[in-house]
Amino acid sequence: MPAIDASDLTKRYGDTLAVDGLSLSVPEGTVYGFLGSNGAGKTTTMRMLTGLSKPTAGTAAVGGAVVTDRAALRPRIGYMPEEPPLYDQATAFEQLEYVGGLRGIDAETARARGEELFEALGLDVGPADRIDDFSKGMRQKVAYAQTVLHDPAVVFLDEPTSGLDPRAARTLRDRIRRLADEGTTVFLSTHILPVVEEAADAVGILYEGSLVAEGSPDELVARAEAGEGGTLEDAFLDVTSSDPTQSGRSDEATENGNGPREESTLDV
Ligand SMILES: Nc1ncnc2c1ncn2[C@@H]1O[C@H](COP(=O)(O)OP(=O)(O)OP(=O)(O)O)[C@@H](O)[C@H]1O
Repeated sequence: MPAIDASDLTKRYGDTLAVDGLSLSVPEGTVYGFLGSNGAGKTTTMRMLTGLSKPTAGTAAVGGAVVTDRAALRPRIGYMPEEPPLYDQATAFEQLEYVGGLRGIDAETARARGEELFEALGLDVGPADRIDDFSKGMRQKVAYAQTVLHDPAVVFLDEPTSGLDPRAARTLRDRIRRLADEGTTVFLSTHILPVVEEAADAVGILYEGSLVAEGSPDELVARAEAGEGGTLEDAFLDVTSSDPTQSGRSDEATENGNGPREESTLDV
C-alpha cells in the first residue's frame, strides 16, 4: 500500500479551481518532491492531504488513513507549514513539550527526544533560550523537530529550507534524506530545485492545479530534452510555461484564473 494515495483530488474555491483532479501515489520510505509555480495549488494539496482542508471531490489516504478521518490521520502525519506555528515566548524545549503534550507524549520523553533532534540538527540551545531570540534557521530547526517529534509515518514539509544559510539547508536536507532511508515517507514542497534534485526519489510538477509531469529527477531532466548539462530547472520551466513557444503542453494552458485568496483558514 502506498504511503500517500490520492485519486482525483479536487479543491474549488468559488470560481477558482485550486486543485484539479490530482492523482498520485507515493511509496513508503521515499521522498516526493512537489514542485509548482506560485499559486499552482501546492499548499492546497498539502492541506487536503493533512486533513486541514476538505476536498471538493476525490479521495486520498495517507499512512493508511483516509484524509477525512482526522482522528486516524493525526498520529500518522507531521506537517510543517511554510510559516510554522511557534510560541515566541516559549523556550525550544517548552515548545516541544507543548507539542508533545498534544500528541500524548510526556514532557520527559519530549525533552529527551528534543535533545537528540537538536543535536542531530546542529541546534545549540540551552534550556532557558527563548524562541523570540532565535534566527530564522534556528526557528526552522525547532519547527522541523516538532514536526517529527512523534515519529510520524508520513511527513509533509512546505519550504523547509527557505531562508536558511547553505550549511543549515544542507543539514536539513540530509536529515530529510535520512528520514526516508529509515522508512518515513516525505512529501516535500519547495521552490529550491537543487534540494529536490538531491533529496527526492520522485518529483511531481503541478501547473494550475494539475499534475503535468512526474518521474525521477533524472527522468524529468531527460524528458525536457534540455541537452547536456540540463537541470531540473530546465524541466520545470519546460512544463510550466503558458507561452506556446516554450512549452510542450501549451495548448493545455488553462483558463483557471487564479483569483484572490480568501482570508480564511476555515475552508473545510
Ligand atoms: N482559502 C482560499 N480561498 C480562496 N482561494 C484560495 C484559498 N487558498 C488558495 N486559494 C487559491 O488557490 C490557488 C492555489 O493556491 P495555493 O496556495 O495552493 O498555491 P501554491 O502552489 O501553494 O502557491 P505558493 O507557491 O505561492 O505558496 C491560488 O489561486 C489561490 O489564490
